[in-house]
Amino acid sequence: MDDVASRGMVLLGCGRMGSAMLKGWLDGGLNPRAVTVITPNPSDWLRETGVHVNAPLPADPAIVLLAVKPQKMDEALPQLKSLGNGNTVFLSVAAGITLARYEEILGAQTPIVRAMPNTPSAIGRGITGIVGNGHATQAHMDLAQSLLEAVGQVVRVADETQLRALTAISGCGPAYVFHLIETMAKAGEGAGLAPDVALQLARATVAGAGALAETASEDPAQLRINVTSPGGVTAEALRVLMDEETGFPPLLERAVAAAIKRDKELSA
Ligand SMILES: NC(=O)C1=CN([C@@H]2O[C@H](COP(=O)(O)OP(=O)(O)OC[C@H]3O[C@@H](n4cnc5c(N)ncnc54)[C@H](OP(=O)(O)O)[C@@H]3O)[C@@H](O)[C@H]2O)C=CC1
Ligand SMILES: O=C(O)[C@@H]1CCC=N1
Repeated sequence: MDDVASRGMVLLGCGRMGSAMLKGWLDGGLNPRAVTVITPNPSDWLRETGVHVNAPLPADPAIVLLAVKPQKMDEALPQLKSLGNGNTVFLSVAAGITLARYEEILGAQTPIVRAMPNTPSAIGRGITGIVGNGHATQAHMDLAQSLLEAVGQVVRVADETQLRALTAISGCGPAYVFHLIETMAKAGEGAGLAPDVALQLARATVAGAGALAETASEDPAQLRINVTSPGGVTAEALRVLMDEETGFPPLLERAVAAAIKRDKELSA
């Protein structure tokens, strides 16, 4: 992090993901004057942080975070080409865009790390997968990891195929869980609960079960069994949800396959 403080950091794009990560770093003590953000419509929050916004680039920043939408990368990235082929590590959170594509735009000698975070990063509870290209040294990977650890856990994956699978699980995963909350609340309403009570129950249940799954010594399967009294109520619900033809297992498999298919399309 001393390197980032002295050489600087650049953020390309500062929407949901970029600002969640920047907030984590600033909260962790990063000097805002070490940060230059390039983004077309800076938010009030961003302007008030004290970072340089749409200012000239530092000559040799330690790191550049790429946090624009994948569809915008071809248009936005070439302006940073002068920082390629050097000792600036490019850390991208964009889904789908491959290390090879970054090398094409920035130069084949550029150190590049692809990362896939998720939105709980905004509260320091994210999980991010990373993979580097051939020019990302151990020191570059360590720098990327320590920056990402400011917003949650980090796992290193072996290659980009693994990152694609990770994207479909933990990158997109918060959306699956939020939809579970929505649908539980809806089902509660359907069963006669007031909408606000149904939502309160669904939200607290998912949050509480998540915290229990994270801290308990038992695995999730055992935690499920702990809820399921023999011959009781949960068993009947699980008979529906765990059905091998129509329950969660085939449904989630289809959802993950659809996410992977789209990730492949974005990298084509
Ligand atoms: N949201 C998520 O859960 C996750 C997202 N990601 C990845 O993070 C990346 C960003 O996603 P997210 O933060 O959700 O998207 P957002 O749209 O919130 O953020 C993208 C930002 O990039 C800005 N931008 C657009 N064009 C340019 C440009 N030419 N130069 C600089 N900045 C530009 C946008 O500005 P404006 O809005 O004004 O156009 C916006 O502020 C994506 O690549 C996505 O794949 C990864 C993991 C999880
Ligand atoms: O939906 C997307 O494409 C991004 C990647 C993972 C989460 N959001």
